[in-house]
Amino acid sequence: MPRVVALDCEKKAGRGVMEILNAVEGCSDKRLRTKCKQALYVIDRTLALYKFEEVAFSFNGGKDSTVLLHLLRAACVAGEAKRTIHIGAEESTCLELGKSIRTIYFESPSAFPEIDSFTYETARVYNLEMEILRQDFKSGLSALFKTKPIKAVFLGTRIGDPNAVGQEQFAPSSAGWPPFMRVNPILNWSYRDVWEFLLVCKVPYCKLYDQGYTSIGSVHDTLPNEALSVESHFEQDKSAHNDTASGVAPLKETYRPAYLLRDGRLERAGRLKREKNCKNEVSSNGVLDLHARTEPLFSASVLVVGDEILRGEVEDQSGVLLSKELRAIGWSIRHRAILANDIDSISEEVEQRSNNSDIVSCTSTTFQPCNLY
Ligand SMILES: Cc1cc2nc3c(=O)[nH]c(=O)nc-3n(C[C@H](O)[C@H](O)[C@H](O)COP(=O)(O)O)c2cc1C
Ligand SMILES: Nc1ncnc2c1ncn2[C@@H]1O[C@H](COP(=O)(O)OP(=O)(O)OP(=O)(O)O)[C@@H](O)[C@H]1O
Repeated sequence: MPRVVALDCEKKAGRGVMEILNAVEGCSDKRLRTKCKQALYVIDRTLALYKFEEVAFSFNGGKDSTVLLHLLRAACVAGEAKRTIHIGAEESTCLELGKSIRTIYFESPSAFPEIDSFTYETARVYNLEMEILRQDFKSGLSALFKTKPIKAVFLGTRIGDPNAVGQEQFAPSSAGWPPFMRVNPILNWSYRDVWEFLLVCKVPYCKLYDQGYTSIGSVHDTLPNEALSVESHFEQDKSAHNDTASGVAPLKETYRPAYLLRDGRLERAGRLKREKNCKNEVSSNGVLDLHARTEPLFSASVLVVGDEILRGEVEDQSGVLLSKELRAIGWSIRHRAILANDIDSISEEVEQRSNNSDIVSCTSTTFQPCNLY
């Protein structure tokens, strides 16, 4: 007879899974309901494809991985992904993922203390079995896979993330990385979907998001998002400051919460370009990657619009020339492409490339001059 594993700590502090499922089911946003359903389906498929001990969840306390944590919990309890595991000689039905799923956290000295404490507190509340890794991602995973039978890792990657380019919901790890399946259940979620979920479900999230941070990297490359800035005046102490007595109060910059960001395309506006601000050999979790190589300081994407180039009637000379010139002054060329003269696909390409390039150059055989983004 299966035994249900219940979580005392959830009753004490965390948001119950059924409450979350009911909140989503009862919300008026059909789009959110659909997104949740699709994500739960991906989780369900994964848990059907892999043994329970072969999956892991990469959790870093960020908003995307917080969404994923609750979806993973919900997937199990909803009964769509019930797995049988063995506890001693007894067979139990794992109704609470947090009880047994292996959770990976890459701890880093350059993480925000608020992120670090939120991650640990969440692990405590939901009873996550958390593996703490203190190396860069690649080395940490290689070491972990030597001792644990992990074959698939759930990530909170979304389509707007620079590292999501080319990924599907199931994406084998990149060449040069240890072999495993990256599973991205919320790949097609927008910034708005993420906040809708967190607010509708009333689940706790890291407090930095209430201070204007919209995407959180390390302390070295992340600032509050200027799009959420509100200038407010300091309380004046007229006796102490002569200039404030003249009526000019110093300005203090404060920020509205992340969920008020209207344009999701600005999500990463507070993330400074890593190449400019940090040494290249430091990976994004702030830990030294001994195998990293030095890269150019700036990067460009070179796009050329021209139906006649696509048809093979003329050659792309301007794109080739610009790439050569940029490389001559030490820039790297991230991407070069010839595009059809169609406004929607051009804007989509420019938006996508601007996520991971310092400039996107878009020239055309029919319009001048060169536009930089
Ligand atoms: C569990 C895990 C697996 C990853 N696998 C890959 C990979 O296969 N290929 C890759 O280029 N980067 C991989 N990364 C790195 C991520 O793509 C990305 O650089 C990282 O999540 C930081 O994202 P951020 O710049 O948005 O903070 C992985 C990261 C983690 C935590
Ligand atoms: N230090 C880390 N430890 C474990 N997993 C990580 C770490 N950094 C990134 N990840 C994984 O990569 C995913 C994508 O990271 P990303 O920074 O884009 O999202 P997030 O941290 O959840 O939210 P935000 O964009 O607001 O920072 C995370 O959701 C998580 O699954």
